[in-house]
Amino acid sequence: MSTRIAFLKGHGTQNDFVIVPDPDNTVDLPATAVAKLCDRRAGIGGDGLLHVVRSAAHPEARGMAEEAEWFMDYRNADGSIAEMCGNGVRVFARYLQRAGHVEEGDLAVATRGGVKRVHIAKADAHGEGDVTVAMGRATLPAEQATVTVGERSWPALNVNMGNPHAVAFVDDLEHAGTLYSAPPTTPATVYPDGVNVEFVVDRGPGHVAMRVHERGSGETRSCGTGACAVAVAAARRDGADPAGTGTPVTYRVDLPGGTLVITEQPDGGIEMTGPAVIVAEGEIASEWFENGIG
Ligand SMILES: N[C@@H](CCC[C@H](N)C(=O)O)C(=O)O
Repeated sequence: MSTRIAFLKGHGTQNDFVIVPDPDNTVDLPATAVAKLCDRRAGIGGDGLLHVVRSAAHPEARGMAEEAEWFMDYRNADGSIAEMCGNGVRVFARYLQRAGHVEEGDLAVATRGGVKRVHIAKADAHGEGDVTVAMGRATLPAEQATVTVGERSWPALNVNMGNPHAVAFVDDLEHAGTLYSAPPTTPATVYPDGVNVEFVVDRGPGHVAMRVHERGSGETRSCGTGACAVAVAAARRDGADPAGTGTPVTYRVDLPGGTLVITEQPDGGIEMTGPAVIVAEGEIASEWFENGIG
């Protein structure tokens, strides 16, 4: 018998996702299936996949079920698993709202990086509203790396937002090159599980622009955790210390796909605000899905 698998397509600042609603965790999604769905020519296409599962139904999220009903089982485009996806959480929340599982306002989402508090703003006259996520605190591991593109190298700040980031301040975003492949970071021991690499330029006070090469997805048009890492790196470089002054520090981060606003609170908590859009929904043909790569 042919079963159909429901999917949606969404994006947050053009970081795009295939969304697979699966409350009871019955859809088998090995890495090969995820890569097939995220393929932009032979599949639906996306930088990643959001598997929407009730926390109680997923072995990795059962412990969070009392705090957060829904678990974002996030996968990169190559099928690999990542701890956290900032744009993904906003799109995940938008999906839950659109599907009637939650209302505008506050909710909690379970992720591999812990429970995230999310606020869905009231929609404006055009039916649009931003989503804000309390992303937690950044950690800055002591070991630093160097990022290289062609003849150029930069020291990179090691920032962990649940997932690893190497943030390099450059003179020109063009210096990042094509980003068709991951820019090498050395020594290799700093990021044993791979890394997301951000290239950053200044645009003005409290305002930066970036490009990113994401682990498991390649160059994307936005990365929420990357924007948070960049804001933290810029604040440290600029000597802005919310903990010391008791004043929140905000950076506007421009990405190829849009703008995110990142605020670091005096307690170290980082808040990310940006759009989240559902663009399509449909059904996956089960013959295609089940018949291997093709
Ligand atoms: N695009 C995401 C980050 C997704 C995970 C990343 N590729 C990794 O492997 O850590 C975001 O918006 O944060």
